[in-house]
Amino acid sequence: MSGHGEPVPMVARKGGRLAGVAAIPGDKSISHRALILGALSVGETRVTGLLEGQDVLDTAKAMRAFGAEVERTGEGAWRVHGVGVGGFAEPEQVIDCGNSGTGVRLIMGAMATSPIAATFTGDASLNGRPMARVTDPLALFGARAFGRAGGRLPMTILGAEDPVPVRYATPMPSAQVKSAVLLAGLNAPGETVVIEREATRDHSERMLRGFGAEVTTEVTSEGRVIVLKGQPELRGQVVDVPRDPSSAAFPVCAALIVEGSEVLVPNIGLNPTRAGLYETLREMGADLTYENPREEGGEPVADLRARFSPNMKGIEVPAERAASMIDEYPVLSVVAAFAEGRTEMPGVKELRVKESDRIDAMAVGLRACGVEVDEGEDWWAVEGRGPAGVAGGATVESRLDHRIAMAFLCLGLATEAPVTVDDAGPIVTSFPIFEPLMRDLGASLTRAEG
Ligand SMILES: O=C(O)C1=C[C@@H](OP(=O)(O)O)[C@@H](O)[C@H](O)C1
Ligand SMILES: C=C(OP(=O)(O)O)C(=O)O
Repeated sequence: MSGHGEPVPMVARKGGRLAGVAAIPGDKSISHRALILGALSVGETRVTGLLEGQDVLDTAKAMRAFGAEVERTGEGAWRVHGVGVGGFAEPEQVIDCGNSGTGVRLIMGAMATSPIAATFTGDASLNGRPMARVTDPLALFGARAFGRAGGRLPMTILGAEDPVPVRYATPMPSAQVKSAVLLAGLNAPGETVVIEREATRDHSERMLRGFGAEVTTEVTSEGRVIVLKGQPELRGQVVDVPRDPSSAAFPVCAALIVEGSEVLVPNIGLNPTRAGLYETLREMGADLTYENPREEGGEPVADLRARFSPNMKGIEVPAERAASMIDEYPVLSVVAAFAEGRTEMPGVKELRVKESDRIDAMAVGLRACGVEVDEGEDWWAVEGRGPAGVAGGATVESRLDHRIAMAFLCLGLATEAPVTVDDAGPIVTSFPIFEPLMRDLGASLTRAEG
């Protein structure tokens, strides 16, 4: 959906401190999975706290197209009546996943072992992203993919008539690839095995277990070996979606760089496969505390309190931490610009195939704002300006990428001159209330003339 409308230029400027409590919407990764597993279950799934961002709304629409009943019953409250494993109907229309890599890749997995065809498309960003990473393993189940050159959308998947189980080692750290294989494995007989060298977010494994599938994870010398027993009967569940740590990153990071700020962000999931940013910020010397740490729905949760931190230092972010903070590098690079010394970010090749090439998008925009950035194919580094501060004063491109838009809007709250983002429209994909939430904290965000 994003990118289909008129651009929404937005200006961020230095104002007063940021202060208050930020109620973050539901986790995007968990929201997609709740709808998809609800659709693959027998009976009713009730979801509360669902992220009502465009990415997730596109997945809800897709689940209807495959035959599930999906209904909104209140704010963040949804009801899914599933068709059961193997029960997907053939969609009558093209499935438009908008801007969402997670949506399209997980849904391709979920339908690839049913004897149906489906054609997928997306916006200009999604149609430029690589799909062979999922269609290669799905071919092992017996599914066939017909897309554009380079394995791009639009693409038709012909599901396997007679699926076989698969053993697959993911060639890149990707929860989307892992999840596509596990979802395909649901309708294959026998055991489907995914091996990942580095741990990626484990929401699919956790939720599959919650819906009644047998899924085991063992750490071996090969890495994490995840085994799913095929053809389970999944049963509808009650899912309370935790708040999204990737969205929380924006008010937290803004508070660290805007003078005098103190922001409380309650109830944030700190699943270790997602919390790498917060560990990194603390290592940089951020005044960031975890209050009231507890367990909720089997996940570690805490309230985050972030205060203005003028004495942060650049660090080398361990490459093995990359998967646990992969979506947070854009906003980390903004914080790094205000720290003293260089922040090195190795092992992040995956950033080049997100909604945009995030290393390039951030490097170009940061340089325009007076920050030095070095980059290689799978690493980048930001020279922090420390007490010298960051000039700003540029118009930067968001490139159909919500995280780039939000990262630069946070930057502009602390630069000497305002920062303009050419199109803040994509923010609706993951954080539809970003603008009012940041304004309530005191941020000066204004819509500019196009
Ligand atoms: O599985 C998921 O929900 C996601 C996995 C990550 O992508 P990759 O699996 O491509 O790394 C992440 O960037 C994306 O925002 C959400
Ligand atoms: C990479 C992201 O999402 P997706 O891959 O689902 O488009 C993101 O939200 O930062």
